[in-house]
Amino acid sequence: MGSNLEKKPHVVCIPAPLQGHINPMLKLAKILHSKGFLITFVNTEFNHQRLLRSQGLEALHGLPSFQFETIPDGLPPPENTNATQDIPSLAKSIEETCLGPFKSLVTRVNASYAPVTCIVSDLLMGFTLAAAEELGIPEILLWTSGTGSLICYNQFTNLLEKELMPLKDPSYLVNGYLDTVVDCIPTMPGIRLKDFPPFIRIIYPGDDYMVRFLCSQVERARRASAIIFNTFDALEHDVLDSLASMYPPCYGIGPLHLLEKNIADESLASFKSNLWKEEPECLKWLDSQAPSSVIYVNFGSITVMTPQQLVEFCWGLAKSNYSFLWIIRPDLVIGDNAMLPPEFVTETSGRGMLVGWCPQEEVLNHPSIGGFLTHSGWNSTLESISSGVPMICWPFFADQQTNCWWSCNKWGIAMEIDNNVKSDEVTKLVVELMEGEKGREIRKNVIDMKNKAQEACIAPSGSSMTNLEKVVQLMHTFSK
Ligand SMILES: O=c1ccn([C@@H]2O[C@H](COP(=O)(O)OP(=O)(O)O[C@H]3O[C@H](CO)[C@@H](O)[C@H](O)[C@H]3O)[C@@H](O)[C@H]2O)c(=O)[nH]1
Repeated sequence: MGSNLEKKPHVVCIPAPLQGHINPMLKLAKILHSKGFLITFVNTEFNHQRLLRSQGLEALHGLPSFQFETIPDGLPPPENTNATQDIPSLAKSIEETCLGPFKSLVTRVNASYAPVTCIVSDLLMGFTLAAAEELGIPEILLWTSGTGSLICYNQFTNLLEKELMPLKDPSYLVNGYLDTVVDCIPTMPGIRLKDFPPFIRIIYPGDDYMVRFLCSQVERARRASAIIFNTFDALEHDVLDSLASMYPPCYGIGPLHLLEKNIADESLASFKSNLWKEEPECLKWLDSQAPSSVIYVNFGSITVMTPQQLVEFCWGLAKSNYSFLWIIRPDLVIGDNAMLPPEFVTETSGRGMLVGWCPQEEVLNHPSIGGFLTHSGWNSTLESISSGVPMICWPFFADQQTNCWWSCNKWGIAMEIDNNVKSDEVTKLVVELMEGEKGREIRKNVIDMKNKAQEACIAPSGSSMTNLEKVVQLMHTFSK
């Protein structure tokens, strides 16, 4: 390597090996690169291969100042190589097998590329803290969700100690018990048990692996030098303040996809992170639609549904009479490939566009999009806010219930669909969102929020820009 590069501080970035985690970490890595850091970006071998298939060689060939590396995830090769891996198995395997390969990798790039001055790791990859401590390298964590969900994970032990969980038997899932308001959660008065990440709805002993995994991750996070959040102060400053008393310094430097747009250097533009091949023709179809007339439906990279739920969504959309763009991932429906009712396809032909994966940021920014039916993944929530698009939420798992609660109850930018989805309710909410009084109110709120997100990312004084500078300064102190 040229001596100029060797003098630069060198950051190793490692996301959790999931779409919704790789996206924000890659954006953060590009932003740090634009601030003068050398980057080593670490994917799992499995995702590296998927990226090569979906994006081509260009996406990962790297630059002298930005290189891609891999470690194994420890799992046997799956049957379906184009689908999200089973989350509990992945979490367990990472926890049990990745420390050794990660330490060897950092040691190798430290010697062969440039001295590593900082590790930036996903908070869910807590094993990296042990590597950082052993190698004497400071570590900063990235939390890829909203601050509220971190508070909720942090309160899991409290819920168990108060004996609000585990559930006494499966009937507690449906007998109204989950509507119990939990009044001891900082900054979240009124939150109900059903708004917590559902991992905590333990019924049988032995169901608690994810709870133990998450409790240990949030506990270990205290050992980091700082925590970066993909959020902005105007959205979540109260929770960020409350986290500051429990954790190392917390910085909201989002939305990262807006900050990424400030990067002038085009050389990183070909580095992409979509694990599925995008179908950009849907943008052309959107061009042919009237402004704010289309419902966009996308449940992210992990949500799955039953064939019956698929049918309820189909008829709900059909009966609304609105045009829709629906992204149906090949692995969205449990069991065989998604089978759409042929009558639904006939009934909606000309006003329904179905594709397998899309360039979501561009879709949400398209003027024809009038609303977003989402699973409330954090990236989707932030991308929708940044485009001023109001939402209907059908949360599936993890932080999504909490994100949905914030969107509907605190920010007033969304409406929730019952988990036991019925087509009539889908129709009612779509019509309300597109033309009703409540729809107008949440559209106004989300546009206000969009303006605040943009202000946060304006240089030099937007809150996220200021926080980014603080993180960059902190990282520079590591290399002295
Ligand atoms: O057709 C698609 C679908 C998705 N995306 C992108 O993929 C990401 C999806 O992320 P997210 O909306 O957060 O959903 P998940 O893929 O489900 O993300 C996981 O990771 C998130 C961040 O921690 C969590 O909030 C979610 O609950 C968790 O499921 C976003 O950036 C989207 O723009 C596309 O580009 N095209």
